[in-house]
Amino acid sequence: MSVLTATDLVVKQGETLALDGLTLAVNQGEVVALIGHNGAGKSTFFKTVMGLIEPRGGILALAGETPPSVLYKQQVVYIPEQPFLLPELTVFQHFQLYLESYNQYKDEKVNEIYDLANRFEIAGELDQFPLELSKGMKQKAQLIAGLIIDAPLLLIDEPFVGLDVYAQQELTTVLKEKKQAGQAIILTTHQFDQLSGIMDRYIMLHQGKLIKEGNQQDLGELKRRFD
Ligand SMILES: Nc1ncnc2c1ncn2[C@@H]1O[C@H](COP(=O)(O)OP(=O)(O)OP(=O)(O)O)[C@@H](O)[C@H]1O
Repeated sequence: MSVLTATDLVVKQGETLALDGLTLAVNQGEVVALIGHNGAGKSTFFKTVMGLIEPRGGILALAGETPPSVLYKQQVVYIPEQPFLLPELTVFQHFQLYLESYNQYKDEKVNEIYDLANRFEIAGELDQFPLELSKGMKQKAQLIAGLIIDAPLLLIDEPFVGLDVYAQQELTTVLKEKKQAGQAIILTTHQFDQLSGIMDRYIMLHQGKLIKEGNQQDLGELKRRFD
């Protein structure tokens, strides 16, 4: 079943046609890697799906909702590459804030926070403020803030960059669990090794257009092109 459908999306960034008639659909439980060179339109696509940029044309639908409704925004969670943390909130308070903004703050979620914090080895930092954290710890905090949200679609920008090898492996395992639970995941990455076994499909963008799609078997070719 399709979670996200984008039909003929046209998006301008300044004078640039950043998405040029992009059509794609992502199914429940599907993991899609969005790839392409710098400036291809990946971030623009994420921002448009998040409802942060209004398309000039085309149609977006997410789990039956269309933007800009509040219900639409609750169908998608975004984990940016650069952590966006508020200096006045502790790590734990960030998780609370995320959950509250999706109306999902309840007791079992607190257990999930502790579980993920243990798995990503930041359980000891839950009461610390962003300024007290290393770069990797900030990234883990941002990751967990997104991973604790139950939404039909998860968008992640370069999830593996900056994480230690252990955390990269743990993230692959968590994404596998999310996929099995039916969440659709779109991620940008150049670290294709980490996607082995979980990626269903890749979509290659160039100048805002979809120019190529492929599956797990094409990973070898992709690695040669990007490594
Ligand atoms: N705020 C902006 N103002 C004007 N043009 C922009 C803006 N943001 C992006 N663009 C342009 O839109 C196009 C798509 O950019 P986008 O950031 O979506 O690419 P990307 O694939 O995410 O690139 P990268 O891999 O470098 O992050 C590029 O030509 C870029 O120069």
